[in-house]
Amino acid sequence: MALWAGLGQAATVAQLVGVDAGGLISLITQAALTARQNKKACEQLSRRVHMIADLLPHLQEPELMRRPEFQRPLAGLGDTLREAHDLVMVCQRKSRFYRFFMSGRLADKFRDIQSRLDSYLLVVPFISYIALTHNLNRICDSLPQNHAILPSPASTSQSHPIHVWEGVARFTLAEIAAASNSYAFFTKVGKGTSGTVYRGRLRDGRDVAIKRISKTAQDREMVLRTELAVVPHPRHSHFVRLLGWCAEEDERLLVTEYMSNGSLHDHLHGRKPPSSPVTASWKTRVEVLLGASRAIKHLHRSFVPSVIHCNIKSSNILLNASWTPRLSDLGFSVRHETGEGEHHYQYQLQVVGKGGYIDPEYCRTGRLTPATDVYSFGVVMLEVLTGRPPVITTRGEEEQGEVQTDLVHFALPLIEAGELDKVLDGRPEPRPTPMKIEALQWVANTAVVCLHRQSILRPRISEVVANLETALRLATG
Ligand SMILES: Nc1ncnc2c1ncn2[C@@H]1O[C@H](COP(=O)(O)OP(=O)(O)OP(=O)(O)O)[C@@H](O)[C@H]1O
Repeated sequence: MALWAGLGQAATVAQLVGVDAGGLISLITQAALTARQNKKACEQLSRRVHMIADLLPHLQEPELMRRPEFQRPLAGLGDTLREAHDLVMVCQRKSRFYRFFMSGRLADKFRDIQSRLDSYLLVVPFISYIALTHNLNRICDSLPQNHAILPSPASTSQSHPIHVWEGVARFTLAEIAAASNSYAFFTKVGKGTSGTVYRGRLRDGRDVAIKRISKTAQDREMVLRTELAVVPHPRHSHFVRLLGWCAEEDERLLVTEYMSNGSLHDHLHGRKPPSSPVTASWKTRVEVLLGASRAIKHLHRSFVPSVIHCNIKSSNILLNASWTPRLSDLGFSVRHETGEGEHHYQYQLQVVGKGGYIDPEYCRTGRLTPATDVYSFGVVMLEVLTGRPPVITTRGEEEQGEVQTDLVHFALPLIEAGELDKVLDGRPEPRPTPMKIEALQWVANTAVVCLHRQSILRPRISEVVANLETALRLATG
């Protein structure tokens, strides 16, 4: 029985609970099977004990489990398990005396132990969630800035032919060099994990962004191939259009339309002037969210199998000259394998996304679903509402140095407590009208459900789009 074996090895669980939980749970289950009295109550008890057994292996972080705040809620679990065991053992007896004198007392005892087990059932996932968050923060802290660990398709072989879509041109290295002044420093517009982006001009006069995929980037072939494989419908207005590519010598380059107004990230947290409509207007902010959510919906709903973007963040929501938002960076996206015959690509998954945006359930289970994008988009919604980055850095007490807090942990409890006003960004309008407040409340409520830690309880992206449409109507009114 793998479960019991796993628990047997869990020294930290045994230390925590003060008994050999695995052994005791096993005994309770066996005794419940052979109980002669109160058979039904014994089975119920055994079911609860089983559920606890399923949860305990999640509490195996020795460093965390030594802390009193983790130990306190579990105090007494060992005793409760022992009592549960004694109780089912009593039910092995079958005497008339026992039936006559004990049945009332036993019923009370069953109720008492079951309610105690229920309280542990509530508390164990909560502790495991805190432990997970702690671990995630540690992982994110240890990643280099702007680092994303990426999924890699099984077919990254260079011999695999690249399918080229109509309207996506193959450029020569000479054409790219001419367009970007040979990657002159003054044409550089940004840098990400996978490469550097330059501004260029094609011979026909079109302004373009040229992404030079770094020679040291992990999976550089994959980034190129995925961008070329997942081409959204050219008429879909909420994607940065891919215009071409180049794979010559040891260079791998992507050419996209140039977005002259930078990224949502720039306007919320960075270099853009406060007069930008994204910084200054709630309506524009909601429009940007709506446009981005429609792009995600296109990936989730219009492709078969659907596409998961895997890198939703405010720096991948770009703005063109007329402030229309466009989603970029499809190089890390994956096909959602939903069933037999539906997968066109087989991916070996590693952690995707970036600190502060990563779906905790994905981190824990490794399962990628469209809800992974929904979670990251929930973080973007919080950024838009609060004007704060996904990881907030503050100066702590003297000896503490800098302290980092996840935006989700900072903003979510206040929003859930009905105190949205305490977290709203003060830059757009110091005193929003009641209609605007209502609009922002729609956005905030939508963010809350998108950030549910269980992916199954998050909305689909189409529901997010519908809510943002309502929010925009209110913000416009
Ligand atoms: N088409 C474009 N037009 C204008 N600027 C762009 C364009 N594409 C990217 N940029 C700028 O270049 C920066 C780097 O983009 P890139 O996609 O390489 O990395 P990123 O999305 O910021 O991070 P990562 O690749 O690590 O997820 C962006 O933040 C953006 O400011």
